[in-house]
Amino acid sequence: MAFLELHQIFKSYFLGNNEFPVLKGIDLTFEKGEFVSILGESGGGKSTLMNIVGGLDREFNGQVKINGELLDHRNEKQLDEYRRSTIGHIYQSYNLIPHLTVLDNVLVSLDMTTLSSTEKKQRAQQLLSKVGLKDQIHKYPKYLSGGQKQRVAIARALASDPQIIIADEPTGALDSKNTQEVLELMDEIAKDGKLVIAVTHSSAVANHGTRIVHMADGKIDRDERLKEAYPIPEDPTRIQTQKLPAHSSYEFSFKHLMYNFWRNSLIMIGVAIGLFAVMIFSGLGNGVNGYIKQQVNSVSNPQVIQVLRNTTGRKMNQQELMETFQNMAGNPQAGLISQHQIQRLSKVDGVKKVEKGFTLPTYRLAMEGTSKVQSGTGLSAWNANNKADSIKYGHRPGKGEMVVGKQEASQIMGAKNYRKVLGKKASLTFNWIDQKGQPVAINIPIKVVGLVDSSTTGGSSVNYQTVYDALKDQKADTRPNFLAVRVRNLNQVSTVAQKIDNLRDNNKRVFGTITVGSMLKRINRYVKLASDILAGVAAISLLVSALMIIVTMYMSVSERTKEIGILRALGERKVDIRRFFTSESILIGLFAAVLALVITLLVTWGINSAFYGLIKYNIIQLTVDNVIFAFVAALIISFLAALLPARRAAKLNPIEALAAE
Ligand SMILES: Nc1ncnc2c1ncn2[C@@H]1O[C@H](COP(=O)(O)OP(=O)(O)OP(=O)(O)O)[C@@H](O)[C@H]1O
Repeated sequence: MAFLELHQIFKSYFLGNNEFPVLKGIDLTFEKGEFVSILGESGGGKSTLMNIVGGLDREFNGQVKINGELLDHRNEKQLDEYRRSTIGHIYQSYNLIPHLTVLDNVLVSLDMTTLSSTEKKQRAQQLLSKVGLKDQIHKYPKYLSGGQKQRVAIARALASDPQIIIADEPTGALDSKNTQEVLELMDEIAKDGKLVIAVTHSSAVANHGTRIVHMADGKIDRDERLKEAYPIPEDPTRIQTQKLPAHSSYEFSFKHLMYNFWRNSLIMIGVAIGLFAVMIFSGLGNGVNGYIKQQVNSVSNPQVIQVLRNTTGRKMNQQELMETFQNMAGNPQAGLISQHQIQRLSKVDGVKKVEKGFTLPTYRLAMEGTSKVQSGTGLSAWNANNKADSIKYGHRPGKGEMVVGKQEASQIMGAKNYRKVLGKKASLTFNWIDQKGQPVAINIPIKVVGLVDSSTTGGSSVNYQTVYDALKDQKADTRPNFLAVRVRNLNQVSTVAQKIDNLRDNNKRVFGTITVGSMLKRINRYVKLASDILAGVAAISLLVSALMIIVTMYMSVSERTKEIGILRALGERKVDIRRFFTSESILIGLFAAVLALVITLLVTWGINSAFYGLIKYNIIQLTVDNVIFAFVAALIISFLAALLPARRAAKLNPIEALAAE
């Protein structure tokens, strides 16, 4: 039984329906220790035969047997395994992988063995020393001469200790000195007990071997033994091969990524910009929401519900209520609240205290000692909802006192002297109604005791009791038109507000409520809308990034077609090839995400420090969720973007891929 047997090998190529037979029944047997040269006219089918022997071609008729065992050439997995463990290839054009060093080129084959990583490295170094390249192991192939490249290729072909070495015109591109050296190396391989099959046109090569097989018209027409096959030495322990481990794929992709660092870094920057936009906009959205909440909470008490008369009887939305509140300045009587209604309200579960209040209509403030008269709207009684910290200068209004907004103070005293309004006396006048609904002018002597930062509050406030007493003295209706309801527990606020909203008289709702929460909800809806739109813009840029990755990966597949062929010939599976591309893309996504995070942190720091002085708040608030989202998005996008190109790479026919320029 011969080591390698070919029985009745037939192979045709088809162009449309036309059949072109190339191999017309080849029968050959080979033994270990032989150095066989295949000669024949150009186009005679030598390479076609070698592709069959080398496990690259699955479309033929006939049998290939190794050690008497039939090779199932329809079974892709078995062929992958056969190429990995049994075949080593040497090509005319060397076919080294350009982005790997000499050492790594040899290690690519060793990656599919069960040796430890130190053993792999040792073996690669040993083989490279044997072919005389000890000092070149860290060079890239482009810096080697033709002869040196071919010697690296020989070292790689021997790396996983295959029993058959197929050499297709191994000296075709070499000068006579290098040809001689390569032939001697091949001779040694045969002496080591391997089967060397060399396709050649050169009689020098052919005469160097132990046997010449000549092909003509798709058949063997001469089989000449020049000398005895070399004796097979005691078989040393064979190296075991295995499928390429996943981590080797990742390392390989990483090396390719680094080799093309500048090109890849441009893509990374592109993707990073998209991710940066996503993160910074989300952070800004959080910050603006937080800032508004802080601002609203600093002037309004979140545990207080503002209650107004529901003038429509039906459920009023927040917008309508705010409008009612603002209209109250023109017609305060419309919203007067009776004692009976207040009592009903006090009985609502969770209500701790009901404080009466007034929102005054248009008023006039005549400053004592000057002819200055200030008109305004929206003056209300100081109540539980007002926070003491909103007063920037002075104190909250006691009896006969009021606080004014900074803006109003500037109008009265001039922008530079607004603080001088403190301590000034004035006469406050406005129109109200009496018990019979007739208009009555109210006049209250008042002293300004505080200044409120009006950019963050409704503005001026007056002491409740003072207004009440004045209304009573001047025989006006003393019913309040506004209530501040303090709730027992902060977390009950919205339930209590709902209950108040639901109080009815003759099936008509009596009250409308405004809470800090509901106000914030409304504002935050707009902020969210704005930040969603920005995030949408960012998502578009991410989409562009994904397209960029797809295009680059497709280009990469075209550029690396030959490399894919080389790797398949070494025994790598389709899944390994696919993994190279997806993992490279994922690495790009991951690096882009890290880069985006660094940029985002820097920009966040810059913007926050720039604005902190102004608003005393970090306006960009990046959360861990935002960062996780960006990373997950980067990984998913880069993985999806690589899927199609990776699939295409994996599907390439290894023979055609090897033939690519
Ligand atoms: N994929 C293919 N499709 C169609 N025809 C092909 C294909 N590959 C090879 N052929 C044809 O098959 C024949 C044998 O080609 P092959 O490359 O095996 O010859 P060869 O003996 O190795 O030639 P050379 O010595 O010039 O390398 C040629 O006529 C070639 O044109």
